[in-house]
Amino acid sequence: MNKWIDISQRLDNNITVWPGDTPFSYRVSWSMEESGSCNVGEITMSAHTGTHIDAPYHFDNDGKRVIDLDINLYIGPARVVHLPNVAKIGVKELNSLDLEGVERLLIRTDAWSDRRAFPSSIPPVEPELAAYLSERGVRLLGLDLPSVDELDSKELSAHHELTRCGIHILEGLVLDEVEPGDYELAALPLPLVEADGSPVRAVIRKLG
Ligand SMILES: Nc1ccccc1C(=O)C[C@H](N)C(=O)O
Ligand SMILES: [Zn+2]
Ligand SMILES: [Zn+2]
Repeated sequence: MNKWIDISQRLDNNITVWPGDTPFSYRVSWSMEESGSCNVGEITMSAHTGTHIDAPYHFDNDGKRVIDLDINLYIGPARVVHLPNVAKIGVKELNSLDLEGVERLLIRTDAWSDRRAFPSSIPPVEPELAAYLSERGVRLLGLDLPSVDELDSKELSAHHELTRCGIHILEGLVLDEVEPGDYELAALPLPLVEADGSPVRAVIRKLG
């Protein structure tokens, strides 16, 4: 049996966050000495830090919250494809690949090369790609980028169009060492009742 590979960003107090968003912090708020029995930690973070999923409520006030999302989306077979040096992620970039029957598609772009800094620009997903992917059966799209839209986008057209086509979003993956191919994926969100997003521990294992 192949080993599970971690494709998540490590959550430490230096992790890069979206400009202006809540910094990540973990601290022991109740120490062994104070409590008399154990260290008790406190985590403060944005729901969109590191490797995470977006719930539609993130960009639509009437959209689904994390708890409403089907967990079956986030666990199961996944295809990893490599698109290095692309300016955008559209039908043209993907049409040489056979994606028929792929339910979970993970795209390695390598475009966020220095994860210690927030990227200045990223290849955005073209909204037209959403219908193309959904026709082939894709229901989850994961990327090694902090967003599926241009970083300064206010419309978030790719987020909206993916959601309209029934495709869920996984962002901030670490795919630097991952070869294209077929894997099993597990990237389950926490059972956050109200949240617009959730950190995930994303792992993959080569099939076969
Ligand atoms: N944290 C933010 C703060 C302000 C504005 C956008 C974001 C985002 O996170 C957007 C990104 N597309 C995301 O879903 O992670
Ligand atoms: Zn997000
Ligand atoms: Zn997003």
